[in-house]
Amino acid sequence: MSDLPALRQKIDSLDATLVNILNERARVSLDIGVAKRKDTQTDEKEEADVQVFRPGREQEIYKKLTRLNSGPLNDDSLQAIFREIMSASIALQKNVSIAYLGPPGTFSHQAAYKRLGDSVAYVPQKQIEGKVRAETYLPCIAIHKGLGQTQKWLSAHIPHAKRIPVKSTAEAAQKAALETGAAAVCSEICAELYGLDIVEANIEDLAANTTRFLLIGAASDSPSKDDHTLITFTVDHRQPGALCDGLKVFKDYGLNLFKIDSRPSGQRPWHYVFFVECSGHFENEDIKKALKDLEKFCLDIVVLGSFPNQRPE
Ligand SMILES: C=C(O[C@@H]1C=C(C(=O)O)C=C[C@H]1O)C(=O)O
Repeated sequence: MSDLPALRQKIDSLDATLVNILNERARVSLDIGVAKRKDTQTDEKEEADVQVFRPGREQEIYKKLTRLNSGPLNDDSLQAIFREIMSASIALQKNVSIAYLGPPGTFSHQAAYKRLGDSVAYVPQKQIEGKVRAETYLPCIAIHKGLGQTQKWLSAHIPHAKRIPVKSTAEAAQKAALETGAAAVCSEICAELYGLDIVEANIEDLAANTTRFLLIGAASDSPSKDDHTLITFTVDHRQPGALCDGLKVFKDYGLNLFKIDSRPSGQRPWHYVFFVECSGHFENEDIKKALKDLEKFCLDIVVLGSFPNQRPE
């Protein structure tokens, strides 16, 4: 007779221990939820401002897990398990819902799910204003990014395919599933979700292509050792060198710039808002001082928020 029954008994007893420990952890997490409310809530701030999801803390936990892990579980498996433990813990602290560009299966849905796990609610939105534009072709359907990033393959293999405008790769998959002879440029998850066969995989022009998604909430996480901050500002365009003067402030305070972008301000034609992503947290002294200096050159400044740096080293 094999050892199977005895081994199963061992697993059952370990599971019972795990359930107890997980609930002990959950109780501490509930206390943390109470502490966060105490720290956040003032007269002006309300329940909506209580930020339970703390990416900086989670990053610390993932790092600690990797240090503690001596196997046989691999780091990815352990992280996936803890993703769900922390997801459950967030849901205990507060009802969290994440809005994403629908339909289900879009990359923004996948990105949010990867960060926040199964225990929070995901709410598809028909449109994310100003952020999504699309153009696609039949029998190939895809969002413009999907098409733009697979142009070489599409031109080489289906140059005559008509392209039909849609807002997301998930919508492309949804439509392709309803249309005989149609195909979509989409993720494997969408193929599964909408019952499509994968005709060709890895058709992107650049394998290293990545898209960054931002999780936007009412409050920022507290400072970690390695944060980035997003700031928008407008300068007086009639003043030669105003942008240059503004950007020099970041240099003066040793704040590295990772991205600078401009968008029409919407106030008047040819007037732009600059978006800057710099190192540091807005609660840090150097950023506070930099912002004070920046005021000299700007018509207005908005700090959008700070977040722990997630870029791979
Ligand atoms: C428990 C906390 O809240 C959330 C849940 C976490 C967890 O379960 O470990 C970690 C960070 C937060 O996203 C916390 O802030 O410590």
